[in-house]
Amino acid sequence: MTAQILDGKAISQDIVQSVRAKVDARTAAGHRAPALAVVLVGSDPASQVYVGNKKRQCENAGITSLAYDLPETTSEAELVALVGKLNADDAVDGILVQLPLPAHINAEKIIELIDPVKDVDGFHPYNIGRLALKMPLLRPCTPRGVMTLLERTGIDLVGKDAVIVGASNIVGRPQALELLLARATVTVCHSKTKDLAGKVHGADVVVAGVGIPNFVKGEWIKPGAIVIDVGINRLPDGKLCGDVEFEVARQHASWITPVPGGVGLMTVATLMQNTFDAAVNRKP
Ligand SMILES: Nc1nc2c(c(=O)[nH]1)N[C@@H](CN(C=O)c1ccc(C(=O)N[C@@H](CCC(=O)O)C(=O)O)cc1)CN2
Repeated sequence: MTAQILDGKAISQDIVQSVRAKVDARTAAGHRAPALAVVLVGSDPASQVYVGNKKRQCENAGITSLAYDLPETTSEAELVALVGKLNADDAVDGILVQLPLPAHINAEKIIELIDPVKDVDGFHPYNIGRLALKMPLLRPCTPRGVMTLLERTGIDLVGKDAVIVGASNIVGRPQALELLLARATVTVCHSKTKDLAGKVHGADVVVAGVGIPNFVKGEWIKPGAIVIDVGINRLPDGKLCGDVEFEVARQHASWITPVPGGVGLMTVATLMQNTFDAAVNRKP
């Protein structure tokens, strides 16, 4: 079996186009365009690429992006003040603080200060809590984007065994909540998990998000499984690779995401959906 490719590029373009249509209809009805504040502290090269992609997709979606490019030396107090200002600004619908932040800034503290109705990353404890309670408001972008990809396979997730490799706050934990909401049976694996290979081999759906190149071996994949690779690892030669051994895994899986061109692009497209949703929630 050779897997079908879950094409994040094509699917993310569809999503951004559908957001664009909704934005156009909303502006035709007299609303202003949704506005997203994009906060980047420092000059981490990967973050600069991701933020650049977010600003570009805002343009495609008809969303106004407001750039706050701050120096590495920005103090925590200065960032706290900026978030407070953006919370209070009625012309801002969504606030995105790109992670990671420099080490001298407490990221959890900053996330908790964002008004939950403007938290388009869905990272605030209020939004994670709502997701856990089956009443989501703004859902974390990567896990929501993964659910969109899974929907595109047409495979019903109810009762499926899903294994998530990695338990981060951005990916693994909210992904478990999303899959649970879809009524899959969810196992979250982490650094202390025993028999990882066996657990992955039992899975109908595998979501890998550990940030280690080729960590999930292709031979572990059960024939016919769906494989979603959230990892984006930059190799010494500058090329990107995922957390899954792609070439071997694709011989076993029914569907698989590539890296690049998979989940990363969906994260950005989903941010557009969340920003539109935040604007509508704030001003129906
Ligand atoms: N505030 C946030 N910070 C971070 C998030 C997040 O959701 N919110 N997630 C990750 C990074 N991320 C989003 O910002 C992200 C990752 C990947 C891409 C992307 O466009 N990937 C492309 C390849 C891009 C490249 O050439 O490097 C792809 O996979 O094809 C966009 C956003 C951590 N921080």
